[in-house]
Amino acid sequence: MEIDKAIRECDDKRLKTKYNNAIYVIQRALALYSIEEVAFSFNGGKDSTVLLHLLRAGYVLHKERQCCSNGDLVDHESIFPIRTIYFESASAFPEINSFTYGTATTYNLQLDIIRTDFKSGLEALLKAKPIRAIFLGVRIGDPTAVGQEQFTPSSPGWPPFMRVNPILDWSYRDVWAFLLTCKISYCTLYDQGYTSIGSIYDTVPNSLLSVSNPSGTAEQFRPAYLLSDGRLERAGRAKKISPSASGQVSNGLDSHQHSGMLSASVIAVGDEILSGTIEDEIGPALRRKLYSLGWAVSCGTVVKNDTDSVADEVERHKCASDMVFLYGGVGPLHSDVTLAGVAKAFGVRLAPDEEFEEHLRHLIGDHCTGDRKEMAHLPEGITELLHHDKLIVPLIKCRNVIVLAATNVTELDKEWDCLIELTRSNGLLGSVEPFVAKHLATKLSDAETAQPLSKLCFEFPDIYVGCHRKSRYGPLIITLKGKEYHRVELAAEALCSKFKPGAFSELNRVSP
Ligand SMILES: Cc1cc2nc3c(=O)[nH]c(=O)nc-3n(C[C@H](O)[C@H](O)[C@H](O)COP(=O)(O)O)c2cc1C
Ligand SMILES: Nc1ncnc2c1ncn2[C@@H]1O[C@H](COP(=O)(O)OP(=O)(O)OP(=O)(O)O)[C@@H](O)[C@H]1O
Ligand SMILES: [Mg+2]
Repeated sequence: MEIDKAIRECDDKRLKTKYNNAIYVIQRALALYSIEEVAFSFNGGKDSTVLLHLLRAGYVLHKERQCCSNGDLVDHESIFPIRTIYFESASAFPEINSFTYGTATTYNLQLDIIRTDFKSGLEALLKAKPIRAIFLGVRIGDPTAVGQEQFTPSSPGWPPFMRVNPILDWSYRDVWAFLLTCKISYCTLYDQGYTSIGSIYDTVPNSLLSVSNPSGTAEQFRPAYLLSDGRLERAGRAKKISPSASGQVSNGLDSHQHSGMLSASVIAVGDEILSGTIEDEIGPALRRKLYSLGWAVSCGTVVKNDTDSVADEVERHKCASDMVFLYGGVGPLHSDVTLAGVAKAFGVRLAPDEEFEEHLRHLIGDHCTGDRKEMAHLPEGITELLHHDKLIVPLIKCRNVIVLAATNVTELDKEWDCLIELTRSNGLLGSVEPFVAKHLATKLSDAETAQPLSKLCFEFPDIYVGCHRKSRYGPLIITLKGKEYHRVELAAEALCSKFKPGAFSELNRVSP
């Protein structure tokens, strides 16, 4: 097999290791699933081109193993038997389409062309075929790789299949070393300065490969394999980050501050909290702290220790709230996926951070090497470490998301105090007017109070009117909350004037 031979004969040790590991993953998959149960997701890009040739080599090696044990001869000329799927889109580059179709002909690929979106296309495919595992050319630097392993089940909400990522740990340099060493032909766009290819609408040649040209001639680009820093392979891809998340505002706050109202979301990560095995004390304490600062807390949720669940929740709140607080799921354990979820929500990868690792060494000690290193991976390009003398490990801030390491209220108090001190200088937790509130208790029935309370909401749109009971037959407690004391007083008077004198009693005086 020409690929296997080229690698064995080359003297690039790193490439040999990467190749062997990828072949191992492919062979594991081919041992676990029958050939009808696997598929290869091919799109003519450089990563999937690498994967195609690894699969060709891996399949032959797998067959050789099988035939050896049966005493049969291997038929090297047989067609590539792994079902190949291509999601063709109207916005694909014509060069990508022609390369994909040309390659399918050259290597006798059984190409299934799907013209719907990924999810519904896969749903239909899995209904029609017995596919259980799909090979993908996803690499650790891709935004979609966050939280993935070499074998990762499809995400919740997707049809069920195993994602098999044989080149997950390959770098940009490894990809090009493989393509060039094995003299594999690739899509012509890579010779014109394209380094990662999406759609015609979001992809241009990588400006880092631009060659200075005499005026008047079209801009020229060097080939993709000459890009020296592979971390910049996506520099030619338009970023799909929402405007508020990509804003330059370093403290992460948006225009709500001008209206005097800032809102925060508080997200706990923990299966044990969800199942009720442990009681969440941090969430209520944190929400009280935010409230006492004058922040509106728009949500307090609990999610599973699962990268996609964290990512979905952060994604939902990072634009809707001025600040998002996360706690739980931070550490070296398998269930500590909070930072991976944050990275995924922002479409960046987790990358090693030496500075953070140094802090962890103080905290955990040198004996915990492997996991400590894992823990020192932070969302790349969006992480700021907030240092304070009193904290052994700095707080982690990713744009407007703050990840707290606290595991109990005492630790939260300490982290919070440090955060407040730090924010005095940079305005991170933007100072807003604190809330003032009045609590009125009444024995009136819900039917008697319902309409006047609705009317009060219209009359005082700046005042929050809340109701709760401590027991079904106990008094109804009405909370009037706002930013201006005299408006809260006026709302209370207006409410009392709608009923007989003495219908309400004040529970306590104005509280912050
Ligand atoms: C075969 C296949 C399986 C996929 N499985 C998942 C999945 O389980 N979960 C997920 O969030 N995205 C999945 N995706 C979508 C990719 O993560 C990613 O969104 C896609 O490659 C598009 O990238 P783009 O938006 O940069 O074009 C899958 C895509 C393909 C082709
Ligand atoms: N339209 C598609 N059809 C089939 N598979 C796809 C499609 N888009 C993405 N994939 C799968 O997802 C993988 C990752 O896509 P990605 O765009 O990161 O890599 P690539 O296209 O192979 O290379 P490049 O980064 O240069 O664009 C692909 O290798 C392929 O397995
Ligand atoms: Mg691509």
